Amino acid sequence: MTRTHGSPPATGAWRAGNPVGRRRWFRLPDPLVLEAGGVLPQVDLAYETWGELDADASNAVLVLHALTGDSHVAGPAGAGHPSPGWWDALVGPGRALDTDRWFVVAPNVLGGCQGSTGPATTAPDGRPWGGRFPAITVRDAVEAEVRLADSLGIRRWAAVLGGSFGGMRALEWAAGHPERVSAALLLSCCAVASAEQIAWSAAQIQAIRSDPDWLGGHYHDLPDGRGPHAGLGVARRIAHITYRSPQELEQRFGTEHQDGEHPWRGGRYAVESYLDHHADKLARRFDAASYVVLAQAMSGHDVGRGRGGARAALRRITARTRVAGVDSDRLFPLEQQRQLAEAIPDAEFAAIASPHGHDGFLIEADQVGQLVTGLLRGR
Ligand SMILES: CC(=O)SCCNC(=O)CCNC(=O)[C@H](O)C(C)(C)COP(=O)(O)OP(=O)(O)OC[C@H]1O[C@@H](n2cnc3c(N)ncnc32)[C@H](O)[C@@H]1OP(=O)(O)O
Ligand SMILES: N[C@@H](CCO)C(=O)O
Repeated sequence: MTRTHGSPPATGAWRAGNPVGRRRWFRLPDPLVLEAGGVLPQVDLAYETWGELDADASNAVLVLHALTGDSHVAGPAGAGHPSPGWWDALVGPGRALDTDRWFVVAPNVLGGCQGSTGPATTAPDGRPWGGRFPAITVRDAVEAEVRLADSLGIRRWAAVLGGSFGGMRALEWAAGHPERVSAALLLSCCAVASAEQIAWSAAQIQAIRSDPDWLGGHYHDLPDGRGPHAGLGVARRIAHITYRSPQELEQRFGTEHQDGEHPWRGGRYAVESYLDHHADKLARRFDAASYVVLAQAMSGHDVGRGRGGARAALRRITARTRVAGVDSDRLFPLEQQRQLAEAIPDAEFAAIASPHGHDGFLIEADQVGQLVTGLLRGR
């Protein structure tokens, strides 16, 4: 199976800050001290930008991706990107994030596998980090993004937007660095990971660790691209079920068999084939160890840690805030976003109507676009 760890080449033509299309890499000037203990001696963040930063750096918008997303928010597939941008409809001239007006910045998260430092990248001893990659938190990821903002000369974001894991980071920006965030759109996220969210992730992590090619996370230099791809596929199957609503799965697939197959004769249900497809797609483009590191970061999400609890942390937010979720989301139920909106001073709440469940924040671009437009209009 061909796989893309997506990291920048450790040697050769690549240099920090070298533009590759619109994608660039930023090397943090100092080691990153981590919340859970430990230090990452060298951190690179891959990021993409659209539009131009204005003279007083007041038009910058930060867009933060979900668990298996990346910096490629907009634009076609190609140049290292397996798919078109995941919010392509939202970014560009005349779109909600109008690039004639806004300077849009999207980093690949710390610990990720699409260009930023993560388990698949090379450690100081010249070998992949693999299973030695330290535990990171949502707060660590944001600290790395703070250094990126500093390097770009952005003292204050006009807006920070994100969904799911990206929403957790947007929230952490707003609560941890209130003086640097003018407006925030928090989509399909929560203040503190719930027991059920942790449980779903635990099952996914266990699926990866049960793969015989996991090897404690030390598989990146195995020959022929071997690795725990089957385990990652099982993790994606579990996750993908939670990303969609039961009603949608019922309506789309019901008890249908996959074309030409019969479950009694070794064949598959259509919904089974659909999950196989998503598992296979992810295993081809994502690194299993990154998945584990990032899923654990999501499970550890607690905006109130060390801040006197979630309510106290949310009261620190000064950004003009909109909180929204998807009405059919069973993973991050709407009630979590309602609670966030109630606890954040003057926050507005909105429900996105969609049959698609959690993935609705990626799919319902028109409704998300209206939320973005409304947020930026109040600038
Ligand atoms: C999209 C990327 O991979 S870019 C990287 C960044 N990505 C992200 O941040 C999000 C990751 N992606 C996702 O979460 C999801 O793929 C979404 C939300 C984008 C997809 O949403 P939707 O557009 O509703 O797609 P849906 O879940 O219906 O899946 C469609 C795919 O299932 C396939 N499919 C549908 N039915 C079946 C079936 N019975 N058997 C096999 N495959 C099936 C379709 O052929 C289609 O394949 P394709 O995506 O390779 O073209
Ligand atoms: N489908 C999204 C959902 C996670 O929130 C992803 O893969 O990142």
